[in-house]
Amino acid sequence: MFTGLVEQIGTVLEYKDQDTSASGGNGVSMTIGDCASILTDVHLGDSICTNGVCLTVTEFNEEQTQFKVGIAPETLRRSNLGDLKVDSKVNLERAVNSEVRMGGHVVQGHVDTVAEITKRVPDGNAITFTFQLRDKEYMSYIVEKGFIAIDGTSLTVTDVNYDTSEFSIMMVSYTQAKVIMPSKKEGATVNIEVDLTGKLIEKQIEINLANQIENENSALSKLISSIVDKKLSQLSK
Ligand SMILES: Cc1cc2nc3c(=O)[nH]c(=O)nc-3n(C[C@H](O)[C@H](O)[C@H](O)CO)c2cc1C
Ligand SMILES: Nc1c(NC[C@H](O)[C@H](O)[C@H](O)CO)[nH]c(=O)[nH]c1=O
Repeated sequence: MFTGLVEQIGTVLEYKDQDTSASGGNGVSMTIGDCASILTDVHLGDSICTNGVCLTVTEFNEEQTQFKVGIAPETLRRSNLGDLKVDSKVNLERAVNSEVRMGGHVVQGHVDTVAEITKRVPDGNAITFTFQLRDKEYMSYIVEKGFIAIDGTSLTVTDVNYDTSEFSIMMVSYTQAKVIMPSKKEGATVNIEVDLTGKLIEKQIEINLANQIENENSALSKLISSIVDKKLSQLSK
């Protein structure tokens, strides 16, 4: 679990499409450097949120300045990690420990989909970014003033347009200096994780409604019966 407060911007040192070493797992792997500050207490198997994607450390060097991760096919389908190249910058955050303040929101590191930057407009010392989702169905979990993780950065949604599947955020100057988004232009893509709360509520309502319809003594079944009875008695008059 993460907070969406990016700790460090790292640099991709190596990107291999087929890494046959033990730490590469015979698949895609990536080595990230410029991140000694977050590797002081690193262990193999640790989770590091990289541009919003929870990844597992499979190797790190003795000096603890760089780490390697494997990238699974599902991750490549869901996120834009496949577009990274040597020298690409990435947002990094270690998993939370018991001493972390929850300054952002609960970020799982499970990217849902990608979005394209459709507008980037300066607003005083802030920048307003507007995005369009690739998979429109995730719009139902995006609400004004709600949380969203974009490339792993916890941000507040400032505007939503359900007709065009677009939403906006405002980035203050402090954040601009700490994350990679200001370096991205219109047309570039970002990784999106919608807030888990909306998904959980939707699923609970779905399960509850299905259970109530199955049970003829439930409040919902009784309500439907009483409406149908009323209509039938009106029609029979
Ligand atoms: C604890 C944890 C560790 C993960 N480690 C990896 C990993 O090393 N490589 C990977 O491709 N996906 C990994 N994933 C899945 C990855 O975050 C997910 O496929 C993307 O976020 C897309 O939803 C991990 C997920 C969790 C929860
Ligand atoms: N919620 C917003 C933030 N939050 C802070 C950033 O998440 C943080 O500065 C960054 O992750 C670096 O640690 N910042 C904004 O600019 N706008 C928001 O709505």
